[in-house]
Amino acid sequence: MADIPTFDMKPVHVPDEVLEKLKSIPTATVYNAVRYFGSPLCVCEGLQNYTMGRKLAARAKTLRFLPNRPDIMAENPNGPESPEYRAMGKCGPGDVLVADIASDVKTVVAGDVKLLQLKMNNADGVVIDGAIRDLDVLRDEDYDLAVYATARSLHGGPTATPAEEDVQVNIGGALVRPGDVLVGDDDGVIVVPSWMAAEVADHAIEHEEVENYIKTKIEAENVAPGTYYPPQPESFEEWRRVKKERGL
Ligand SMILES: O=C([O-])CC(=O)C(=O)O
Ligand SMILES: [Mg+2]
Repeated sequence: MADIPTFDMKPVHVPDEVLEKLKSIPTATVYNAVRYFGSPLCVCEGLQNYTMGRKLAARAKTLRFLPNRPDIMAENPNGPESPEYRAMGKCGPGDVLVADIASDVKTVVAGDVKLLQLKMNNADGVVIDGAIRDLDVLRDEDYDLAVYATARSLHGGPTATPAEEDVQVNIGGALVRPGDVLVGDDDGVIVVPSWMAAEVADHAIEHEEVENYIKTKIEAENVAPGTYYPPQPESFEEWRRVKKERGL
């Protein structure tokens, strides 16, 4: 663990270059790095990619629903100032709406009409611990959003109220704080704390390179993967040497 930096753990703005790095490798490799750096409860359990093949690495703008009750409904009337639209209004390129509805699937978080705001803002997508509807419309009308959710559903909004934006939320058992990075592919979606994102990206990219390097060795030498996997420090040293020799 000698190469784990000491983080001061304050939230930071994650730049687009780091998002691009995180998108360039499998999410499983990023997950290993986040776990290695000390945040193992980072998996948004139960969520899947409803836009198969589409990767995500974007900064979280958060929204929390709460169970309906007359007082909370009165405090959060529908309309452009509702927390859901305030949260979506903060999303632009490189951002993702992250909605916590406590896995309730009897209320959808949004469909094609509400999500028009994300489309108009060129946001990257939506991550929902709960249900979404109108996915066919999103596809047919080319919304160009990554969609990760627990379920598709027909339900409208009978059980929960969009009550708070820009707060910390629980998405499938993982903490998401505003500005954290949601990283996903068809394997699933994880949370990278903003303050470790840059280091996680570099660490995971080198890991992915070493894995690709040992795959070439396994095939060339016709040996069982266990010969080189999981990669040992010697493989990292060898890869760094090879990279230098090849001028990479
Ligand atoms: O009615 C809802 O809650 C969501 C919906 O269908 C839409 O945004 O199009
Ligand atoms: Mg609709």
